[in-house]
Amino acid sequence: MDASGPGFRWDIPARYNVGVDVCDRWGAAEPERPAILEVAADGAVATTTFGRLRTDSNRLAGALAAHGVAPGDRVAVLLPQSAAVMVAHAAAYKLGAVALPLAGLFGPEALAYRLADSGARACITDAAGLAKLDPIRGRLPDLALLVSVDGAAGDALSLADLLAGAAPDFAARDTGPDDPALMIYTSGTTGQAKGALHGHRVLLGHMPGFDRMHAFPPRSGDLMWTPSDWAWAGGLLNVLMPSLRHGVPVVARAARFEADAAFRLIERLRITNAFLAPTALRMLRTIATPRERYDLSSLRNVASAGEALGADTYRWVKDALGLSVGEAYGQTECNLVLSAAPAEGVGRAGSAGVPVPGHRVAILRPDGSEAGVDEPGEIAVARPDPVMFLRYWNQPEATARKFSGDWMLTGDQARRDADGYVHFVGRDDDLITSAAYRIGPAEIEDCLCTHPAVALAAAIGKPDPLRTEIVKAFVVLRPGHAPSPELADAIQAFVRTRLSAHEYPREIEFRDHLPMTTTGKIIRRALRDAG
Ligand SMILES: CC(=O)SCCNC(=O)CCNC(=O)[C@H](O)C(C)(C)COP(=O)(O)OP(=O)(O)OC[C@H]1O[C@@H](n2cnc3c(N)ncnc32)[C@H](O)[C@@H]1OP(=O)(O)O
Repeated sequence: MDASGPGFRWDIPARYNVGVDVCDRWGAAEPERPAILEVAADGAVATTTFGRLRTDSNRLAGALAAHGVAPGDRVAVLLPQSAAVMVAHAAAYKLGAVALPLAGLFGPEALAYRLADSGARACITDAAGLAKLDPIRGRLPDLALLVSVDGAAGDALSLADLLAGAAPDFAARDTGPDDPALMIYTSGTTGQAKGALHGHRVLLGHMPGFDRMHAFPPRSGDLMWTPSDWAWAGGLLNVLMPSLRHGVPVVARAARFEADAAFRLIERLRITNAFLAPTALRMLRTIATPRERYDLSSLRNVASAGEALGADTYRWVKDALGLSVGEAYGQTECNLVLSAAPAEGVGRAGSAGVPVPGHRVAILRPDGSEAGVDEPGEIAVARPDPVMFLRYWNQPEATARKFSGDWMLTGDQARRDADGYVHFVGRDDDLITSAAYRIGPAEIEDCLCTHPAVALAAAIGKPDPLRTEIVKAFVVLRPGHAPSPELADAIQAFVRTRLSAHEYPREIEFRDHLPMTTTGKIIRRALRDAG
């Protein structure tokens, strides 16, 4: 499927800095233009303008440089949705450093692994982040600089003080489109999460898919929102940065997702465009006739990605909200390569869409040939592609395994119908998809096995009507420990607080032993089948 289409041509400049592109064009042309609308817990809204994003990111870039952060260094960003996230990212990009977004749901173990593996030199965070970093600092010898949005604490410097003491101008590094800019950790079927390293061009590679799924070009009064953490590719690259590049403001809200609050937010702020993962849309469905209860007339488009939406929810959005979902597909390594285009009437219930112009996507058989109509195969994307990652951080073999010739293999199984629409079939490996999060079982199993009562553990995805799958763990206890609901709760809490609130096993089954291969590997497939 070559969707480059007649007349499509990528326009990737020879020199390009994504931080300058996102903040400075509008920051110079229309400094008072609203960029980020931050909604506090009490509902108050604080607006950050493009002019402020531009000067604050300049100030922070200068301050980071003065504290020894150099081009190529990794700068972690551990913050809830807020203007500071974009300031931190843009500062890193302008400096020629690599921004490393970290999700707020991560516990100390997940953070320790990612910060150590990346050798992050600085972390911009808040008081909650500092509390998680405190017990793991000893394992992070490279982490020399902490900056907190909540003021100085311990050896962490105050972001406000740094900004106040730095110049509003900064000569951004003259980067090329392939120079590293951003690294997002993503889980695989084996081992720990891998850092997918992207060049500055990654944002330009997103633009065609973004425009299609959100029914852009923008209109006057557009306002964008997603509940997805901006630390994920979905929040950062499907929403935040492309919206700002278009000069469209984005709502920042850190509160937990809940249907009534979500509808009230749309009504109050007159949100026009939302990116809602399929699980979020299924949670909204708990309110059957929302247009009778809320004024949702501002909402002109809903986009969705990260897991299969399903025909039922697609139809519910059509009936209940009067909109066709702009469904899309991509991976952190190569995002937004398939999408629907609601504005053009391109979309089909239960399909992730068609290839986005500029990306060559195929459904491949195991022998590498292209599958026929309705024949399942693996989704693959041809390189070069501006949206494609550069490599996995420090993992040349894993990078090599991700490709077969010029095809980047996704591991996702799908079929293409006679009209070219791609329908997701699933995965044939152990990767878990839960609430649009891609979850590797190994990280969970490693964490489970550090619990004093656990001898052996296996994690699988169990089909779930709301979250696509939930994490289920099978646990063999050490001698002296007996299965009980209390122990199951304690083990769940252990993973939730240490590893991550989105990766903990929502179900635990105690077993006397687990199915193993002769070489001692757990056969997760057998556990999945037994479910
Ligand atoms: C290529 C791509 O990247 S595309 C898409 C990428 N993926 C995403 O963007 C992920 C999208 N998913 C989500 O944003 C969420 O899962 C939602 C909105 C669908 C549903 O949210 P929730 O059900 O509240 O929680 P979520 O699954 O994120 O988090 C797990 C736990 O963290 C906790 N939690 C979540 N948000 C918060 C918060 N803001 N504050 C405190 N705790 C929180 C919850 O307690 C939840 O645990 P529980 O259900 O046992 O109580």
